[in-house]
Amino acid sequence: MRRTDPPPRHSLSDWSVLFPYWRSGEKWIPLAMLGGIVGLSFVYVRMAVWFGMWNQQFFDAMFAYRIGTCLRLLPIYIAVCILSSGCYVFQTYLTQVLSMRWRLWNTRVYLRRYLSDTAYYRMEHRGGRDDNPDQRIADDLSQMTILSLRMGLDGIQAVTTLLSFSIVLWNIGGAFDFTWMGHHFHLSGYLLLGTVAATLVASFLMEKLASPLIEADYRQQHVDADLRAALVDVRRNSEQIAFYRGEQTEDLRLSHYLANIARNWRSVVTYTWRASFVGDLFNGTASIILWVLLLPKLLAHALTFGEYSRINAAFMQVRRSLQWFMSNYTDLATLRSVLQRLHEFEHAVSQPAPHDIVRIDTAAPGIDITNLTINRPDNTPLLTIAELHIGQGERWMVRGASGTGKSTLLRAMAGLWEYGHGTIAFDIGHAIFLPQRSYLPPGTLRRVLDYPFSTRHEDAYYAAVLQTLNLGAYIPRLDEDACWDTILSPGEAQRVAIARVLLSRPAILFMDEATCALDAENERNAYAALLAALPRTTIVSVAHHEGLRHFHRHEMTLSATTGSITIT
Ligand SMILES: Nc1ncnc2c1ncn2[C@@H]1O[C@H](COP(=O)(O)OP(=O)(O)OP(=O)(O)O)[C@@H](O)[C@H]1O
Repeated sequence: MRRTDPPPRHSLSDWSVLFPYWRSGEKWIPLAMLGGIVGLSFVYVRMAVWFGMWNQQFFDAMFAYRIGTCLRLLPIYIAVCILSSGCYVFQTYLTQVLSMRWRLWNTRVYLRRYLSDTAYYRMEHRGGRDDNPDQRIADDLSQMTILSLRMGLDGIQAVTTLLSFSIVLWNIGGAFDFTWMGHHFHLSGYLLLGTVAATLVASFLMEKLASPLIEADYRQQHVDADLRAALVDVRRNSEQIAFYRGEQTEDLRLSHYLANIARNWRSVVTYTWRASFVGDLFNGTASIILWVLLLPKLLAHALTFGEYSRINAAFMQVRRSLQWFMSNYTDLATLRSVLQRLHEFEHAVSQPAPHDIVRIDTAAPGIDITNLTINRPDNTPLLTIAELHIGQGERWMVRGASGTGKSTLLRAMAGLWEYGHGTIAFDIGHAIFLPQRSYLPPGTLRRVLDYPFSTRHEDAYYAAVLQTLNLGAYIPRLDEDACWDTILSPGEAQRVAIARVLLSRPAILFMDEATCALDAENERNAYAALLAALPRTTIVSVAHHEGLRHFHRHEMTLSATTGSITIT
C-alpha cells in the first residue's frame, strides 16, 4: 500500500469474509459446536439469575440471624457453583477448538487461492493495496476467528443476560411515584430505565471520543507490517548490504518505518486513552448511580439488605451487558480492520489473470507464436513478433541489448506477463523455465533437485547428474537438510537448476541467462551436458556470452529501436 493512501472506508461487505466456513461442506460439526457453546451461555445466564435469588434469601436470613437457614442454603450454592464453573470450562474448551478448526479451514482456502493461477505473483507485481499477503494469511485469519467468535458469543451472552436481568430489575425495582409542578407521575420499572439511560449516555460519549480508533488501528497494522517487511528485506539481502557496508542507510530506512509506527502509535494511545477514560469513569461511578436510583426506596424505608443485594447484582449485570459494546470497543475496532484487510486480500486474489496474451497448450512439438505484441505496464509497445515457428529439438539463442524485452518475452511464454496480446502455442505441461536466479527451497538437497516435482530417482542417477555438472562434492550431502540458498554459490545454484532439468527431462526448456554466473568452462560443460542428455528437447535460451553461440542453431535478436526481432 502506498503510504499516502488514506485507509479505505469500512464497508458492510467486509463482513462477508466471516461466512464461507459456515456454508461449507464442513459446516455441520462447527454448527453443532456453536450450538453447544450458545446453549451453555444460556445455562450460565440462568445460573446467574438463580445466584441473585439465592443472594436475597441468604442475606435476608443472615441479617435476621437465622443461621440454620444460612447453613441449609450453603451446600446448594456450592453445588451450583461447581456446575457453573464446569459449564464455563467446557464452553471455553469448545470455543478454542472451534476457533482453531475455523482458522485452519480458512487458511487452507486462502493458501489455495493465493497459490492458484499465479495470484501470488500478480499481487506482488501489480502493486496497490494488496500488500503483505503473509500478514493476511498468518495473522489476520487467526485474529478474525478468535475475535469474531469471542465477540459473537459474548454478544449473545450479553443479550441473554440483559433480557433476563432486565426482567428481574423491572419486577423488583417497582414504580417511582412523584409530583412535579402539580402533576402526579407514576414511572414503572424506573430502575431499569435509569440503568439503561445512564449506560446509553456513556456509550454515546464513547462512540464520539473513540471512533477514530478504528482508522488508527488499521494504519497501525500497516506500519507494523512495513517494518517487518523491511527487516525481511535486510535478512534476504544481508550479504549485499554487508559488502556495500550499507548499515547506516538501512538504519535510516528502518528508523523511518519505526518513526511511522511511533507517530501512529501516539494516535492509538490517545484514542484508547479517551475510550478507557469514559469506560472507567462509568465503572467507577456505578455504585453512586445505583444509590441515586435507589433514593426513593431508601427515603421510603422500603429496602431490605437482601433486596439491595439482588438489585445490585441485577443492576451490575444489566449495566455490564449493555456496556458490552463499550468494553469491546477496541476489539471491535481491531476486528473491523482485520475484516477490511481480509476483504481486500480476497478481492486481490480473485482478480482474474488477464488472458490477452493467449497461451495454447498443445501436444505438438515445437513452439508457435502468432501476432504477438508485448507492451510495458504503461501499455507502450516493447516487442512485436508477427509469426514465429520453433521446431522440435531446435536450439534458439535470444539476444539483444539490455532492456529490449528478452526476459519479458519469456515471462509472456510462462503466462506471467499480462500486458499485450497475441497467441503462443506449445506443450505447456512439459516445459520448464529456468530464471537467472534459481529458487532453492529449504530442505534436503535431494528435495531441492526434485523441485517442484515429487518424483524420486535412484541415488545413482542424482550422483551421475551432479558429477556431470562438477557438483560431485555434494553427492554425500544429498540428504542433508539445510538452507541451500545461502550455502551454494550463485554458479553452483545455477548448476543445481540445470541438474533439475537433466533429472526431469522436459520437452521444452526456456532459459533466461541461467548460466550467467558460471565460468566459461563450467558454462560450456553445462550446455554440452544439456545437449547430450536432451537431444530432442527444444531450447530457447536468453544469453549474452559469445561462447554460447555454437550451442545454438538459430538466433533471435531483439531490437531496441524497432521493437521487432531479426532471425538468423
Ligand atoms: N514489472 C515491470 N514494471 C515496469 N517495467 C518493466 C517491468 N518488467 C520489465 N519492465 C521493463 O520492460 C523492459 C524490458 O525488460 P526486460 O527485463 O525484459 O529486459 P531484458 O532485455 O531482459 O534486459 P536485460 O538484458 O538487462 O536482462 C525494460 O525497459 C523494463 O524496465
